[in-house]
Amino acid sequence: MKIAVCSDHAGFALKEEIKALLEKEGHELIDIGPFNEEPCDLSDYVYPASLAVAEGKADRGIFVDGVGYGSAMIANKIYGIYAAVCQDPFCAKLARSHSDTNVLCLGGKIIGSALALEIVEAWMTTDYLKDIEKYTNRVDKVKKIAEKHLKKLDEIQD
Ligand SMILES: O=P(O)(O)OC[C@H]1O[C@@H](O)[C@H](O)[C@@H]1O
Repeated sequence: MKIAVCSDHAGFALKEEIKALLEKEGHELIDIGPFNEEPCDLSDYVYPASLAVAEGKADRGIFVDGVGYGSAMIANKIYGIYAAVCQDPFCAKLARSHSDTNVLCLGGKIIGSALALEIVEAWMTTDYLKDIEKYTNRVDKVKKIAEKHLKKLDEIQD
């Protein structure tokens, strides 16, 4: 798969470890940055990384900040992005199988890298249960909210 990755300074070290895992597994990475641990603002990276996923340049995204919520908060403002913060592999599996998320957000300050890599593995290898109606109904309801409240990418001028 093509995976867009990004972080801020607080997630940089974990992003590098996740990149190594994904590359070893043969995934193609689009690293939006940053490329060092200088203090920075998360939105400068999560926004373009989210666009890469929303525009189909990447199949999915994995975004890392200090605790994860910051990335999810920004990413979920973009039409077509369904981002979840996961702190354990069980949550990561459900974020895929029940909710068809296309962005995984992690907190480099709150989980160790071994656990983070397990979470990434679980999220990357779990399929959406697209034949189970209760899940598709729930996901469709979320999509309807996005249709109503978020601007589609081709409606945005600037
Ligand atoms: O290092 P500073 O800038 O204080 O905090 C950065 C982190 O704190 C939280 O808001 C976010 O998780 C962000 O990554």
